Amino acid sequence: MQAAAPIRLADVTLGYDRHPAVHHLTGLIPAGALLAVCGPNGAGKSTLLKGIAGLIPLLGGRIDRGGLGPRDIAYLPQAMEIDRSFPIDVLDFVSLGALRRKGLFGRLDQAERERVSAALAAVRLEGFESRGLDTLSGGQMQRALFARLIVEDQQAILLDEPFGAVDEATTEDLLHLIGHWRDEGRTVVAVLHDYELVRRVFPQTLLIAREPVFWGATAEALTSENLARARGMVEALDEAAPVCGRDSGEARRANAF
Ligand SMILES: Nc1ncnc2c1ncn2[C@@H]1O[C@H](COP(=O)(O)OP(=O)(O)OP(=O)(O)O)[C@@H](O)[C@H]1O
Repeated sequence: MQAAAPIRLADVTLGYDRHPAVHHLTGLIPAGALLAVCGPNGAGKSTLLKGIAGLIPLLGGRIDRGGLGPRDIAYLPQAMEIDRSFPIDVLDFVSLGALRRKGLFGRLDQAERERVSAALAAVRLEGFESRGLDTLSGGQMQRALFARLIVEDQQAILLDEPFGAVDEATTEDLLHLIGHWRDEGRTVVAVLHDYELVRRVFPQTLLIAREPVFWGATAEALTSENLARARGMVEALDEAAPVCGRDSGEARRANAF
C-alpha cells in the first residue's frame, strides 16, 4: 500500500449532461481522515464520491489526489448499482480485489490467496466461498464487498451508503473494520444517512446540498439549523433554473444554444 495522501478539492463542479449536481466544492480531506458525507436525497453525495473516484469527469475545478491515480482509490458503490446476477461465487468476487496487482488473467499466488482467506474471515464469511452472489442476503453481500475492499488494500476508501440495507450486528462488524482502517492510517469517506451513527463514529462531516453547507467537525456540521438549511437548498432546486448565482451567466449562455 502506498503512503496516505491528502485529497484536495478546488472549486469542484460535477454533474451530468452539463447539469451540475455538485457545485463549487473546495476543501481538504486529510490523509487518514474519517469523513462522513451527509445531506438530503439528491444532494450530490454519490456524485461527489464518483468524482473523487474518477468515474465521472469534472465539469469544473480540480481534484488533487496527492499523486495517486483514481485507480489507487477503492470505491464501494451503492448496493442498488451492483448487478448480483453476474455468475460469480464469493471467492472469485472477493479475489477481484487483487485485480490491480495481478491483472485480469494473472493467477493468484499463495500470498494473494491468503489475503483473500483473511479478508473472508475478517467479514465472517468463511464457508461462503462457493456461494453465488445472487444467493447472498443484503448483509452478506455487503460483507463480501468489504472483503473485496480489504483485498484491494488501498489507502483511500470511498463508501456509498455502506449500511443502507444491513442490520445492526452487520453494521457494527463493518464499523469495526472501518475503525481498523482508520488505525492503519487509511482515509475513509462514507456517504451516510444515519446521523446518530455519524456523530458516534465520524469526527468530520461534509454536509452538502449541491453546494457545501458545512465542512468540519461533525458536532458543528449536524446541527438542526444546518440540516434544515440543507433540506431547503435541495427542495428549492429547479433543474431548469440557472444552476447557481455564480454560474448563472454561463448557464444562460449554455441555454441559448
Ligand atoms: N447518471 C445520472 N444522470 C443524470 N442525472 C443524474 C445521474 N446520477 C445522478 N443524477 C442527478 O444528480 C443529482 C444528485 O444525485 P446523487 O445521486 O449524487 O445524490 P445523492 O445525494 O447521492 O442522493 P441519495 O441520497 O438519494 O442517494 C440528482 O438530481 C440526480 O437525479
